[in-house]
Amino acid sequence: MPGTSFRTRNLRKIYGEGAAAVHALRGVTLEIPEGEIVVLLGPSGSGKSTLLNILGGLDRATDGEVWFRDHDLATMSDRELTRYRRDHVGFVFQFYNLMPSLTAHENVELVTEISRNPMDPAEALRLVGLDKRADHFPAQMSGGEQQRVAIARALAKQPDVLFCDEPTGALDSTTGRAVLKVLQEVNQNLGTTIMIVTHAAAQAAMADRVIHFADGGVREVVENQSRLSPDLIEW
Ligand SMILES: Nc1ncnc2c1ncn2[C@@H]1O[C@H](COP(=O)(O)OP(=O)(O)OP(=O)(O)O)[C@@H](O)[C@H]1O
Repeated sequence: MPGTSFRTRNLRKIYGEGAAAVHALRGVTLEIPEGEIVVLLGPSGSGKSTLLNILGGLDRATDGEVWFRDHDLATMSDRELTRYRRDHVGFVFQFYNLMPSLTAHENVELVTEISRNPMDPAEALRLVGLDKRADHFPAQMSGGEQQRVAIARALAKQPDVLFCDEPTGALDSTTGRAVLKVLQEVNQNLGTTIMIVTHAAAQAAMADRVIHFADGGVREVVENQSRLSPDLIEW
């Protein structure tokens, strides 16, 4: 039996105060097993990114419990939260945020220099199929290739969990499929737990677990009996 990666109980997040307060999470209770691909779907503003940011230690909840394995994220000091982020999680965002003046290899290396147990940057680029592009600069690469460099950068510190917030949001569907394929291979070959926020509902077919969000809460969790290869997904 796989262990539990994340557990939340009655998680709440309120941005701002008084009349201007925004209730982004209204009591989220969830369990995410280790090693799964989890897709989060839901309307704009329903709280998906807020949840991802709290699980990833980028933000704190207002109230409720949030655990990564046996680490209580809610009571961690800022220093401990920084260490948690550094040692356990990787992020991939819609826009790749690569350093334009550095090559693909150097962009990945930047992270490995500050990691506890890094992968060789060349190996990380090989995993995303870009070993031949290591010396190219971001401007010399397509959007999909740049996103794969961003995935290599996130992977290079060997995270237990990869958080992907709209990883295909800026890509056409063919290129997006190649990016999702890389994520699926990472999950299969390295056992990394992967959480993907997306607006493309069809992408749910590649997941083990699909979390439907609405109005700051979980409306439904669906466990897929089988996962589809991203090659077969249309959006
Ligand atoms: N830093 C912030 N300050 C104030 N309000 C915020 C902040 N971040 C998010 N919100 C609000 O919290 C709610 C949830 O936002 P969140 O970004 O989590 O939703 P989402 O489901 O990820 O949306 P999208 O699909 O558009 O990215 C929204 O009403 C949003 O406006």
